[in-house]
Amino acid sequence: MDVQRILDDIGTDMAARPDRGLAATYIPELAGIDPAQFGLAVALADGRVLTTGDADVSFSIQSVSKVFTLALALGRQGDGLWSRVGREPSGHAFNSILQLETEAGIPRNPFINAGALVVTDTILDGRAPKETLAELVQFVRAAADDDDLHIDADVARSEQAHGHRNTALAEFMAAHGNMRNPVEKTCGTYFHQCAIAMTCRQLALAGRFLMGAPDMPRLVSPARMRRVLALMMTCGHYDASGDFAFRVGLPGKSGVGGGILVIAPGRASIAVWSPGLNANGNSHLGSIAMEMLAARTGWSVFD
Ligand SMILES: NC(=O)CC[C@H](N)C(=O)O
Repeated sequence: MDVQRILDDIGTDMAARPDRGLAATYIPELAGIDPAQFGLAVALADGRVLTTGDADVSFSIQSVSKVFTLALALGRQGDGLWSRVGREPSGHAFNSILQLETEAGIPRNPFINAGALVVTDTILDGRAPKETLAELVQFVRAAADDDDLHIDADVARSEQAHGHRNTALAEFMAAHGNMRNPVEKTCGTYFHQCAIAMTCRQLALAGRFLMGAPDMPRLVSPARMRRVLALMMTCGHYDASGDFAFRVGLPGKSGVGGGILVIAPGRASIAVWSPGLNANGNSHLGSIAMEMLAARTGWSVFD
C-alpha cells in the first residue's frame, strides 16, 4: 500500500474544499489562525513518518493534551483515579457543567473539560504548577523523541484571561470535594497544558507510545495503553465520539486548536490539523481527512 500517495490525494482534496469550518473564537490567539491550513502526519510501525500539507507548522494542541495528562495520572494514581472521574461518554459539549450538578461533582470522563481538570489536579498533587508542567512537557518530549516543543506563553495567558468557564467547573467540583489543590493552581496548570504547541509530525511521533508496536516508546503498560485507547474511542470527540467511531473506526482525541491524534493499533500514530472546527468543536477538515484515510488504508479496530 502506498500510504504517501494516499496522503497526497487527501492533501489535494482538502486544499480544494471551500467549507473549512470556523476557527475557535474564545481566545484571540486561536481566532486569528488562517483556516486555509491543513497538515497530516503518519508515524508508521516501521519507523517511517509520512506527511502532507502543513505538517511542520506548530499549532495549539489544546485538548489533545488530555491524552498525555491521563497517561501520567494513571501512572501516578493507578485505578484510584476512577473514584474521582468516570468512564462514560457525556453526550454534552466539552465544557458543559450540566451533569456535574446532578452527578455530585464527578465528571463523566477524563476528556471533557471537567474530567481533565480532575486529572490535572491529580498530577499536580500538592506540587508547584511549574514542576508538574515541566514533568508533562518532559513526558511529551520523550514520547515524541523531540526536545523542541514548548508551551506557548501567549496562548496560556489568554486561556487564563478567558478561563471563567473552566474555573467555574473547577470551583463546582471543589464544592463537592473533588479538587485537592487550590482551584487557581489546578486551572493555571490546565491552561498551560492546553497551550502546548506542536506540529503534526511531532504529535504523530508523540502518539507512538499508544501504538502497541515493537520498537515504539514504552511509556505506559500495555494494559493502560488499551484503556487510554478505549476512552479515546468512546469519549475523544465529545458528543461527536459516536460519529467519529462510526466514520473512522479508530480511537482519536481532538482539540479546539484543530488538531486530532488518532491511533491505528499496531499500525500507525496519526496527527491531523486544520484550525476550522465543526459544530461539535472538532476539526472540520481533520475529521473528513481521517475518514478518508481510514477508508483508503482499511485501518480500523473493527477489522
Ligand atoms: N476542546 C478543547 O480543546 C478545550 C480546551 C480549551 N482550552 C478549554 O479549556 O476550553
